[in-house]
Amino acid sequence: MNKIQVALLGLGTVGKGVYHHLHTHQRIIERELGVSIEIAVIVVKHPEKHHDFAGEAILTSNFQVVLDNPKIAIVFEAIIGKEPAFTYLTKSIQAGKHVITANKEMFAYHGNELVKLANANHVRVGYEATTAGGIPIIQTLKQLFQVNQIRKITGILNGTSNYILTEMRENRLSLDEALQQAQYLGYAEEDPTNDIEGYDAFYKLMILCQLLYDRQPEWTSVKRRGISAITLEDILAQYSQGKRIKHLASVEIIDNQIEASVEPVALASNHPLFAIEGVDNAIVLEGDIVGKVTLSGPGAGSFPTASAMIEDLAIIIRSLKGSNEASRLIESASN
Ligand SMILES: NC(=O)C1=CN([C@@H]2O[C@H](COP(=O)(O)OP(=O)(O)OC[C@H]3O[C@@H](n4cnc5c(N)ncnc54)[C@H](OP(=O)(O)O)[C@@H]3O)[C@@H](O)[C@H]2O)C=CC1
Ligand SMILES: N[C@@H](CC=O)C(=O)O
Repeated sequence: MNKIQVALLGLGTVGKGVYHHLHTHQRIIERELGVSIEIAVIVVKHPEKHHDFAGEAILTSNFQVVLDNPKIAIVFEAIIGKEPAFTYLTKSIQAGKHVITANKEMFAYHGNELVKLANANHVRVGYEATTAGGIPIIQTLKQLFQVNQIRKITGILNGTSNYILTEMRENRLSLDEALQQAQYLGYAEEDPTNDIEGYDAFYKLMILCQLLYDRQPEWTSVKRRGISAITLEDILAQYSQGKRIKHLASVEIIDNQIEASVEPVALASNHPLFAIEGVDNAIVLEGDIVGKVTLSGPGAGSFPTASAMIEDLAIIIRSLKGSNEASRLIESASN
C-alpha cells in the first residue's frame, strides 16, 4: 500500500479528533484513496502535557522538525490564534506541502494570502473546518454553486452561542453555567470571549465573504454583537411570544456593496433558523437560480471538525492522483 506522511499541528479537541479518525478510518481511506496515512510528526505547545501519548509519531514543540522532513506531504493545523499558525502554514506551503486548517481567526486575516501563495507553489489549502464545523459549506459554495449568484447568506455560525441560548431557554441555565458546559464539551474557543462576543462568527462570515465575493467588507463597518448581554429574562420574554433568540451572521450584496452583520435576533417560528438548536449551525443561501437552500449540522466539537479536515485530506489526495507531484509525495510500498 502506498503511503502519505502528514504532520498534525495541535493535539487539543480538534487535533485529537483528527488523530483518532485517521486511525479508525484507515481502512476506508486506503480503500477509497489508495494510500495509507502515517502521522509522522505532531507539534504541540507543551509536549510534557501529552506524556501518555502512545502513538508512533514524533511529538515535539519544534515546528522545524516538520519542515526538515521532505516526506511530509500534508500539514493539518489546529492550533490557536493568528501566530505562529500563519508562519507555520506559510513555510509549509513554501516547502511544497499541502495544508489543511481549522483556524478561522488566522484564516479570516490571512486566508487570501495563503491561497495565493498555495496557487503559486502548486499546492492546496483546505479550510472546510474553519466555517460551520461539520457542515460542508466551503465545498458546497466552491463546487456546487459556480453559476448561481449568491446575493445573501444568513447563518448561525457559532455553535457555542447557539448551545448557550438553547440551554438557557430549555433548562433555565444562566449564561455562565451554559458556557461552562460548552467548554466542557469542547465547543468553545480557548478564550470564549471569541464565542460570546461574536468574533468567532464574524471571522467565519469574513471567510465566506472572501470565498463568495473575492473581497471582505471593511471590518470596522460590520456590526458585531455577541450574546454576552442576553439574560434568561430576555430569552423567556421572547419565548412567551413564541420567539427564539438566535445569534445570526448575515451578509448581503446591496448596490454592489457588502452589507454584513453579526448579532442576536429574535426569530419567529416560520424562520428557517428557528429550529436550529444546541451546538448545530445552519446557513441559508439565497441563489438567483435556485432560491433558498439551507444547510445544517453540527457546528463545533471534536468529531465534526475532524470530519471536515479529513474530507479536505481526501480532496487533496484525489487531486494528486496521476499528477507528477504524486511520485514526490506518495511513498510507494517498495520504499
Ligand atoms: N473546538 C472546536 O469545536 C473547533 C475549533 N476550531 C479551531 O481549531 C483550533 C484548535 O481548537 P481546539 O482543538 O478546540 O483547541 P485546544 O485548546 O483544545 O487545542 C489547541 C492545541 O494547539 C496547541 N497549541 C496552541 N498554541 C500552540 C503553539 N504556539 N504551537 C504549537 N501548538 C500550539 C496546544 O498545545 P498543548 O496541548 O501542548 O497546549 C493544543 O494541543 C482553533 O484555531 C479553533 O478556533 C475550529 C472548529 C471547531
Ligand atoms: N467555538 C466555535 C468552534 C467551532 O468553530 C463554535 O462554538 O462554533
